[in-house]
Amino acid sequence: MTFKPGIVVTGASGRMGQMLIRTVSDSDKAHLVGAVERAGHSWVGRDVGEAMGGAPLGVTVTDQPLEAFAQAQAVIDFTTPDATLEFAALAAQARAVHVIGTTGMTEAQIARLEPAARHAAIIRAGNMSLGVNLLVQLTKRVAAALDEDFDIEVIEAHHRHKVDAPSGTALMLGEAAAEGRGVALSEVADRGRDGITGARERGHIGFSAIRGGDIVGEHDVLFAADGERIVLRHVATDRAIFARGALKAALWGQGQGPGQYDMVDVLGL
Ligand SMILES: NC(=O)C1=CN([C@@H]2O[C@H](COP(=O)(O)OP(=O)(O)OC[C@H]3O[C@@H](n4cnc5c(N)ncnc54)[C@H](O)[C@@H]3O)[C@@H](O)[C@H]2O)C=CC1
Ligand SMILES: O=C(O)C1=N[C@H](C(=O)O)C[C@H](O)C1
Repeated sequence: MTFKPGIVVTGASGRMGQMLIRTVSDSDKAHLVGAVERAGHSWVGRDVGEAMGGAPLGVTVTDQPLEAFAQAQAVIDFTTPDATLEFAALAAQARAVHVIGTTGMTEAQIARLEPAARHAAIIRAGNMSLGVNLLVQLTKRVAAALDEDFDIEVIEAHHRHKVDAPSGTALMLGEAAAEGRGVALSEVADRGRDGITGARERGHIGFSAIRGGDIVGEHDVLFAADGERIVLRHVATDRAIFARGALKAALWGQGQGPGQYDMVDVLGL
């Protein structure tokens, strides 16, 4: 019989949490062993399937992450930066693979994952979909092929509830463009233009964010020169693409030693 890793989903009631619960419980390659929510949340103590408005799944939502992680081979975590830092330490203690989809982490917060990654595999990406990770590779190639006559702008659109900007995906695309050009993104990023900004600086990479309605996630990388434009675009219409990628990462992580990985490693791109 093939071994099926046990998976805990954190942020179980969230937009991604619910999608992940469905994806893991429908999978024949893994099984759901835990669902974590923050203390005081109305779902704590309830069966997660029933809380989602469906049939019981035999998993009670808990606010005790370490107890849940101790039963699991992987934790899939799409929550907040503070919660993710707490979960990284606990997943490392439980020697469980930690798949992190949470965005909006600062450089200082990302650096704080390092001690946990000495004990368990951490797989982190601002976007877990195959399409976006392919777009990242294409962006790097196009940026490397074009000179600074082409202005690079990353434009993203998301639903009205999103709390961080630029999106994690936009930052991945910006990093890829900067890498293709052989520059550090921190040196050339233009984030949040407003007022008399002055003319666009040659070689800079701009970011713009749109927020509204129920947009799942749309990303354009624009290369604009005099007389022509190239646009690389990804449009997400269903959060299932992120959940499928996260589950793939949790399964792939079973064969890995401690360390930090991303979806390029998982997908072999
Ligand atoms: N990497 C990727 O492919 C994707 C990443 N995301 C990111 O995932 C994150 C979550 O997105 P959504 O699901 O839309 O947000 P959401 O707000 O719907 O869900 C977050 C959930 O985390 C829970 N939570 C917060 N603190 C917690 C704690 N200490 N313990 C347990 N649960 C806690 C909240 O109660 C909530 O249910 C965001 O950072 C978003 O940008 C979203 C989609 C795809
Ligand atoms: O918050 C979201 O919804 C999404 N967040 C990720 C991001 O910040 O790029 C991925 C996806 O675009 C949806």
